[in-house]
Amino acid sequence: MAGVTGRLIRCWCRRAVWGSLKVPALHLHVSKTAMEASQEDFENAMNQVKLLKEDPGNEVKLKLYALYKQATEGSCNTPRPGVFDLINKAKWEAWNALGNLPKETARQNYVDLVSGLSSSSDSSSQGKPEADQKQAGYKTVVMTSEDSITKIMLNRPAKKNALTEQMYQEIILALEAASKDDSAITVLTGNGDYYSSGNDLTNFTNIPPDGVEAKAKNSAILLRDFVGSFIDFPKPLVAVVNGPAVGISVTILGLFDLVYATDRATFHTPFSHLGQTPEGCSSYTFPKIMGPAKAAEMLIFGKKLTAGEACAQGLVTEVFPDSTFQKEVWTRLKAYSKLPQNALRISKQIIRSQEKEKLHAINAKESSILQERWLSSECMNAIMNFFSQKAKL
Ligand SMILES: CCCCC/C=C/C(=O)SCCNC(=O)CCNC(=O)[C@H](O)C(C)(C)COP(=O)(O)OP(=O)(O)OC[C@H]1O[C@@H](n2cnc3c(N)ncnc32)[C@H](O)[C@@H]1OP(=O)(O)O
Repeated sequence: MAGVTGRLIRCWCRRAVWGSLKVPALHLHVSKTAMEASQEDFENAMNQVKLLKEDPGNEVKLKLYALYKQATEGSCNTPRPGVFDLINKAKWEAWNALGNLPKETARQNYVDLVSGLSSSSDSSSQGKPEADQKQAGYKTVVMTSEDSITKIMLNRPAKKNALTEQMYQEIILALEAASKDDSAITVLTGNGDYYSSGNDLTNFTNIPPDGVEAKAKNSAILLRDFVGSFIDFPKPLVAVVNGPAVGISVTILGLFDLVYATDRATFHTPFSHLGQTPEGCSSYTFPKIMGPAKAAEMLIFGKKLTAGEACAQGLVTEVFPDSTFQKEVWTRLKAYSKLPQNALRISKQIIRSQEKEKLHAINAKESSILQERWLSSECMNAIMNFFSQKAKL
C-alpha cells in the first residue's frame, strides 16, 4: 500500500506540482480587445517571459499568474478550489489577494515584473564560459582575505541569504580555496539582517526534464558534497552568526570550531514542519553537543532557540550584544589569527581526525534519507504552503 501511495504521490508531484505551475504567458492567450494603451507592452512582456534564461521560481510564477488574470479578467470571482487541490488553491489565493486592483495597474505591474526578471536574467548570464565565471569571482558569496583571516560572506540579503544551488557550489569552491590560501582562520558569515534562512525552497521547484527523482538524487549529492567540505576543512573554521539562522545553516554549526553569535540570532531547524529530516551531521553532533533530549526538541520538534539558549546548550561558543558584535568578534579573531598557523591547523586536524570517517558516514546516511523525503507528499505540501502563504501577501 505504501509503495502504491508513494508512486501515486510521485506521479502527482511530477504532473500536478511541477507541471502545472507554468508561467501563465506560456499557456494562456490574451484577447486583443481586452487591452487598451499598454496592450503592446503587455504582449511584449508575455513574449519576454518565454525567453527568460532562468526559471523565476514558483513564487514569481504565482505573482505573474495573478497579475495576468487580474489584467485580463479583473478581480477574482471564481469559487475557491478545494483544500486538496493545492496548485489551483495557490493560484486562486494569489489572484484573490489582488482584491480590486484595476486591470490597467495589474497590466503595468505585470510588465514591470517581467522587465525586472529580464534584466536580472541578462545580467546573471553575460555569455561568459563557466570556467571564466568561476575565475572572475563568486556571485552569491563575497570572499575576502585580511589579517590572515579569510571571510566567506553569504550575499543574498534580500532573500535572507537562502542557499541556492549556485550558492552551495560557490561555498564548496570558496572553502577549497580558503583551505589552500595563506590565512590562519576561515570565517563564514552573512550579509544583512540574517545569517541564513537555510535551503532556498525554490531549489525544489526547478525540476529538470529528467524529472523529480533525478532532482532529488542530484540534490542529495550536492548536500553530501557541501557538508563533506565542512567535515574535511583543515583549518580552524569560525561562524560569525550575525542574525537568525534556519535549517542547514544551523545544523552545520556542529562542524565549526567556534560559533560567535549576536544576541539577535535565533537557531531554528523546522525539519518536521517541512516534512524533512536532519542533515549537516546534526543527527550525531547535536545529541553529542547538547544531549539527546535537547537535540530532539530542536531536530524533531523544531524548537527555536535564542542565542542565549544555544550558548547554554553548547552549540554557540559566545554571545555578544548586537551593538558591539562585529567590533568585539573581529578584534578577538584578529588576535587568534596571529597564533602560529601550523599549530592552529594541526590542533584542528587532531580533533577532527577522531571522528572524521564517522561524520562522513553520517553525512551519507542523512543525505540518502533526505533524497527519499524530498519525494514525499509531506515535503511537497510544506514547500507549496510556504509559497502559497507568500502569494497571499
Ligand atoms: C540541496 C540541499 C538541501 C539541504 C536541506 C536543507 C534544509 C533546510 O535548510 S530546511 C530550512 C529551509 N528554510 C525555511 O524553511 C525558511 C523559509 N523562510 C521563512 O520562513 C521566512 O522567509 C523567514 C522566517 C526566514 C524570514 O521571514 P520574514 O522576515 O518575514 O522575511 P520574508 O519571508 O519576507 O523573506 C524575504 C524574502 O526572502 C525569501 N526567502 C526567505 N527565506 C527563503 C527560503 N529559505 N527559500 C526561499 N525564499 C526565501 C522570501 O520568500 C522573501 O522573498 P520575496 O517575497 O520575493 O521578497
